[in-house]
Amino acid sequence: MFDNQKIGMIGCGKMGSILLRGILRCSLVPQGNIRVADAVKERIEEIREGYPGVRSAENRDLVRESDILILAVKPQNMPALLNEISADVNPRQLIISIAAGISTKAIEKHLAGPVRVVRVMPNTPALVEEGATALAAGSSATAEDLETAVRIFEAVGSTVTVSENLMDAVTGLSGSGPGYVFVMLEALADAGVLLGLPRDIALKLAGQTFLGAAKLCLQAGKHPGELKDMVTSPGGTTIAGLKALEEGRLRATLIRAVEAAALRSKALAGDE
Ligand SMILES: NC(=O)C1=CN([C@@H]2O[C@H](COP(=O)(O)OP(=O)(O)OC[C@H]3O[C@@H](n4cnc5c(N)ncnc54)[C@H](OP(=O)(O)O)[C@@H]3O)[C@@H](O)[C@H]2O)C=CC1
Ligand SMILES: O=C(O)[C@@H]1CCC=N1
Repeated sequence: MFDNQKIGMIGCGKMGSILLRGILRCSLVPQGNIRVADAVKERIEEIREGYPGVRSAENRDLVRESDILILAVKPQNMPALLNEISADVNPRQLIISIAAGISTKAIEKHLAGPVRVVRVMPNTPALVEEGATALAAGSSATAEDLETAVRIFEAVGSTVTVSENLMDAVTGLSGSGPGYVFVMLEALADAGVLLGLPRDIALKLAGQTFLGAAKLCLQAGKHPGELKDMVTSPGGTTIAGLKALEEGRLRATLIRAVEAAALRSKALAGDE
């Protein structure tokens, strides 16, 4: 599907470089078929050192040379970038945007003429091939475009396709979610340290507990409440811990966190 396709990526920061690594690790295309551009020259140098076959180009040249164009700059930089490249895009290209909050409609509006856009929300565990990615097709994207984008993001984890009005919710949950999990992980490790565990052992136990519980939930196909009950002996230790979590309103706090991030995603659209 990808062999003769040229992929161009504008914005090779945290998320763009993770994605690039995944594309190359899976050999979706040879290095020579990839062009990268970034406002920060050091980022390009780092990529060229790691992947000598990957070529760099200026934004507009890169756009003209790409069959698949991945836009991975911050949402606040998207309007200026879209204006810069609008004369160079063409309807034969697939444009993939990973920018939080920026709708396919806004991208279509900035780029003159009909353009095939797929909006995507990945997350950073893509670095270890455990990403969670949601994709939504714009008005001119074909089923094959969506399939192409899914193939790219399957290289770095699992994918779901959603209708675009759900992308803010996705952004608040899985896009931003690793941030919440890292805070919880750090807090669990801190608790272990408070109780006398060495930091490295506390972090290993906390991390593996998250990993194992998440895997159990996804693979067992059981409701998390049922799995929670399996851990919780009457009059035992877990129910004492759970009572403290309820007193600290952990559930309400997590729900509020996802809601706040989704609202921020919506607000970024207003910044367009
Ligand atoms: N980080 C994450 O966990 C996730 C991020 N995203 C989305 O991915 C996108 C990128 O995020 P992230 O990787 O964290 O951001 P970064 O700031 O790490 O990377 C973006 C890079 O793009 C460069 N850039 C900005 N404007 C241009 C331009 N016009 N031409 C070329 N390069 C440009 C930036 O340079 P400079 O620093 O000078 O601006 C920077 O090097 C965002 O839209 C974000 O919403 C999506 C899911 C998860
Ligand atoms: O914090 C952000 O805006 C980006 C988008 C989703 C995750 N990180």
